[in-house]
Amino acid sequence: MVAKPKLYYFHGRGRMESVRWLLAAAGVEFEEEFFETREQYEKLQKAQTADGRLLFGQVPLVEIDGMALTQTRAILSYLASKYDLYGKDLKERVRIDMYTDGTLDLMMMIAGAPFKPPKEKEEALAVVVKKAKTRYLPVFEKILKDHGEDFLVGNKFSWADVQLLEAILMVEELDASVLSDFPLLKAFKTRISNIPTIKKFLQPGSPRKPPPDSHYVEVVRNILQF
Ligand SMILES: N[C@@H](CCC(=O)N[C@@H](CS)C(=O)NCC(=O)O)C(=O)O
Repeated sequence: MVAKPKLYYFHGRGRMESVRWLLAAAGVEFEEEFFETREQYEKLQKAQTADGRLLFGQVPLVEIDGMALTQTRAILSYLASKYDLYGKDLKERVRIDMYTDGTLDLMMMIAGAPFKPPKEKEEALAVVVKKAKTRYLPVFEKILKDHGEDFLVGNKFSWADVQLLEAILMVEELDASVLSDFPLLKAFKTRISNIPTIKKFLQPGSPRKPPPDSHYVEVVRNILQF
């Protein structure tokens, strides 16, 4: 039996959440080990860094196919290739890269905000919502309008679709009306949410993680010591 991929990270979204989304979209079950204490994290660091597997000493770490993968984008592009969610040729692939780099930038702005002091956090989140409305969502609305297809690239479900839905839902947690001026993205959201693997991931009890709360922020701060 092939071993399930194993994910090592904190018990929250952070940089690992897109990996969870992509595996779930591909219909792949995975295991997770969560760091709750500095000791646990140091133990993994020592074990993995000693044999050179924890490149740069950072997480996310994903064990899959006999490899220890780090660097979020590298992990995601490996999974997208492996599970045929990465376009049919180089030109589709580079479009998927551009779209997913954009949505990852947007999501990282949201993920970083809870670690700021309260006033700065509110300001940062207001900036994110504004950027989502003026920079990111109009681009994706136009892409869907211009080609008139159901999916972002090549008229086929890809990593770009998975990550755009993840980003849309994250921004909606900050402003529920964010899609009001984007009718094609609204339809896109419904369509992608109804793909069976995604639908399952959106159900309660799935490995999808909730927005960060103060406990999560404290655990991460304590482990990473900042
Ligand atoms: N470019 C890396 C950045 C990874 C990163 O900064 N990970 C953080 C946790 S989210 C970490 O391990 N920090 C500890 C450190 O840098 O020593 C990626 O995208 O995976």
